[in-house]
Amino acid sequence: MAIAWSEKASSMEVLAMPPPLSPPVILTQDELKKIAAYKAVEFVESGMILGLGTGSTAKHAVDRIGELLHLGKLKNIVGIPTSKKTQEQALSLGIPLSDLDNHPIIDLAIDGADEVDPYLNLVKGRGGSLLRGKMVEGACKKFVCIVDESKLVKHLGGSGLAMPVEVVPFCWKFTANKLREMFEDSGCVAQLRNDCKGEPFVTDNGNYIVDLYLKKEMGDLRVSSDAILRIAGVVEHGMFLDMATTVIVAGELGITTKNK
Ligand SMILES: O=C(CO)[C@H](O)[C@H](O)COP(=O)(O)O
Repeated sequence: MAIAWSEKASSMEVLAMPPPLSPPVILTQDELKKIAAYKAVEFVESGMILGLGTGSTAKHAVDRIGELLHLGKLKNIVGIPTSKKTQEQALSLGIPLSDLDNHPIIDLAIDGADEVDPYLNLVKGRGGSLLRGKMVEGACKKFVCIVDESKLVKHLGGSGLAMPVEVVPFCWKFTANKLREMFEDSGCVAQLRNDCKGEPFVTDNGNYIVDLYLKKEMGDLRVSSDAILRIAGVVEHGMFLDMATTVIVAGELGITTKNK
């Protein structure tokens, strides 16, 4: 049920409670993603340097930014894309683009997530993009994460789905084994991600992804994060700890905003 994970809210607000409709309108997951995305774009102001996220939720935000630019309601935006796919989308919409080398400080990033815990920690990267997102969102003054309510979990890994780790292709089995051994007590399975042809999935950075499946909580997230990053062969992992400044959740009951 909607928005039940508020126990750690420092500030929380139900922003848009749709009026009761008869008969009730059931929104699809994609419609909820779009609602969250449009709400986030309300934070965008002319002249901002913007981190542009990746995935089906962030895509709606990028579309909306493009639309507002064309309508003249936003001006002088510079986008910093978090993937090649988003770069292509933004270019097709005429959004001016740059990169972190030229804009090391970003005003605002808008991006989706695969999981959100009550402390606003995230899992990202199930769509295959995590390293660039972590670099861009790490350089932001404000990071607004946009999700539908299915992404809310009590603890990271709680959905039972993958915890992605980007690794160098060189001896990836060695790295995957180290990862599996590290989380052996949590019943960890470490699996190389394949593409639709059954070949190893290759990230925008030329790396592979090892997906970790955990049967139990991984314990202290900071400790786990540091330990993963110490394994030679690991490039980055999909835990975004303490990075989101706001999470916008669209659910059956409306939109909820949670701030750090
Ligand atoms: O991390 C990501 C890309 O790798 C996405 O933000 C995450 O997978 C959420 O995707 P979606 O909005 O399609 O549910």
